[in-house]
Amino acid sequence: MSTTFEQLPHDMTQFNGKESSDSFMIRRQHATNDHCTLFSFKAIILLTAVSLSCSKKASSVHTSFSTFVAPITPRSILSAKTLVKLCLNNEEATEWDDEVRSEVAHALVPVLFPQASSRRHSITAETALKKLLRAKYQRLSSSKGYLEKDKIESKTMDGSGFGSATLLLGTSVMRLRHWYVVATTRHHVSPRDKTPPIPCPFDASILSLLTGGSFDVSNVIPNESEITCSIVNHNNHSDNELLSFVSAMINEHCNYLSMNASLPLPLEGKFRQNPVLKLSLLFSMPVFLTEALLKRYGYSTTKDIFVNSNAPGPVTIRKNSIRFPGSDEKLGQWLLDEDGVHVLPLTNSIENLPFQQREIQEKLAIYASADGSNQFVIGSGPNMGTIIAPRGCLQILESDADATKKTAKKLMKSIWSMKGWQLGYFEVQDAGSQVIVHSLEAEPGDSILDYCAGNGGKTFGIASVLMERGYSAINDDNHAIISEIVAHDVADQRLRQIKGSMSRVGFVEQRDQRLASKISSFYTEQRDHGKNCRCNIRISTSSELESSSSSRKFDIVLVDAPCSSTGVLRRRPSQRWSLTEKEAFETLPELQLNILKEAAKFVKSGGKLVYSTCSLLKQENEDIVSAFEHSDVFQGSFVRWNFNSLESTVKDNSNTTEHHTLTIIPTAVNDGFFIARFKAL
Ligand SMILES: C[S@@+](CC[C@H](N)C(=O)[O-])C[C@H]1O[C@@H](n2cnc3c(N)ncnc32)[C@H](O)[C@@H]1O
Repeated sequence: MSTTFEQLPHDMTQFNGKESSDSFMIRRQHATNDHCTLFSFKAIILLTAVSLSCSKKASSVHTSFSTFVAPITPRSILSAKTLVKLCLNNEEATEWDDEVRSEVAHALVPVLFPQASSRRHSITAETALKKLLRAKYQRLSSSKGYLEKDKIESKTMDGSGFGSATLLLGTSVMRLRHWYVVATTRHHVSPRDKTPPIPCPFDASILSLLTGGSFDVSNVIPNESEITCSIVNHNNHSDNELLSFVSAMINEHCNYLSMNASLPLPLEGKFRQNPVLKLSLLFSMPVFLTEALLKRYGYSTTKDIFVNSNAPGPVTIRKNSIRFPGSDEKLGQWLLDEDGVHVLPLTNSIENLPFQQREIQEKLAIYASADGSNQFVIGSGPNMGTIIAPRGCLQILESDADATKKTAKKLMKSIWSMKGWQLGYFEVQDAGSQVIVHSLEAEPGDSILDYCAGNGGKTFGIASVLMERGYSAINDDNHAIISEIVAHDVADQRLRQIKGSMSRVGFVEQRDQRLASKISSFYTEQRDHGKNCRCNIRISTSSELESSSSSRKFDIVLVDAPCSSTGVLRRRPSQRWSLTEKEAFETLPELQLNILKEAAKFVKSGGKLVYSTCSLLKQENEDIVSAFEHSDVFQGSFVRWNFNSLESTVKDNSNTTEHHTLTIIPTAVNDGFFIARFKAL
């Protein structure tokens, strides 16, 4: 008997339930695969036991279970709470009531460390777990680092960040896969058992520990230096130590899953034939998401997307020409000299393309800026691609064989402590996000509304492009070029963040009595020989923008809409499980269409409107574009604005039909995004 597709819940929150089977008679009749060990057997006992003990229905078996469990002190219960909090996804751990936590503690000690039962009170759950892990993963746990929560994007540059990113990816991401291992293993263990698989109440980190023995990871143990792990907001050394081990283990799983996507699971028959289930289980993705992406991209590209979504992403930076007017190469040299960090301009190659079509190079098109000088996207089809080399885009090398000891030491530092960042020479920004900035094709002197400015990632990118090109655009008839950007967002907190970055990025506050007191206005300028190139940024709340809407129109409006983040899942590990079907297919699309229609009224005649997301879902991308194009706002007022396509590599012209939308697929070098462009009549 095995788990069927129908038994796999669409709503993955069910996996956190506390259901259980009626029996916990476990006999290991035959192994699920050659890699099963005693460790996994213990894990299964524990999981079953805890599932049972967490269930109200479990009272009948609880007596026999209790005989197996050593009494524990309040101190160890408390410790177990800490353990659970640390090891489990926070949201879930907080939902657990005390009873469940103490059951976990009860279960952990004797099952994982049976000798403890003869030395009552002498060992806590943490100690048991630590000892177990130490024995198994000692080699991997030697170094540690620290990570601030929510900064995965920027932290993956260094050893600690890489390990931590993987830890977070692992803990949040692999839930479905681990559940499946446990469930199917249990079924193979007890084939005559008629009960459904046990939805396991543990999060992946515990499951990783517990199912570790199910995998043969001996060939995929990463370098010790990559396993430097850290704990978020936790100063207790021993807890850090514990999570180092957890991280090491999860790291193995992640590397294994992302780099070596073969199937060590007992996927048979129905499973193997069902692509939705197969990809969902293999890559631990919600079923509704897998279904939607398969429909849009097909099997091969969806699989590539998932491989990249499960591995830590690269650390990409954007040169800030306001603070660093030199070339990309000069910035690279400066960062090497001053920060000891190797960066290289981003260059992607056809070999890296995540498409089935990668073999058929003649079908590739290159999308570029109007003058062809800045080539940024290479596509396998008319409107789908990945990034090649936008100007100003550099990537920090993760491992550098030539690094001196000094460099290696500096690499362990946080990106925020780099001199280059503190001086505002660069910003951390994914290549795809940079392409969105370039796709506006902003000209010095333009007025631009960044309607969903967030914390200013694109606002500052636009300013950098305008200032880089502005000074050289000044001619004899024109001694001053002034560009203006209005950064708007509904979230005041985000706007405050933009304000906080202004000075580092190179802007000074403008004190102008004529401006309303609440409006924050900043400027940067370059003056030379009577010429003046200037860029103003005004920060505007909704009410301020609304009050000027009748008179104020812009050359360009960017709508970088709130979305499901399905193109950047590796940067937000918990996103795949917190995103609901309703949100992805109803709530967000409705919001996105409303925002786009609302923002469109700020485009001046002849101006441009660009819609972008970091989603890969058709419902948030092409469907929004289509709904917008059928709306009254579009009809008679806007037309599509196609991307410029260079045809240098294209032999089959039929495939390069110009398009006004572009989907950027996540790869090893960039995240996933969508862009649509319109022009006002
Ligand atoms: C994808 S984020 C923007 C990221 C930002 N452009 C950047 O590059 O860093 C989407 C933003 O839209 C904002 N938002 C949500 N609803 C909005 C609305 N109705 N109008 C304007 N902004 C909105 C959110 O507060 C959020 O900051």
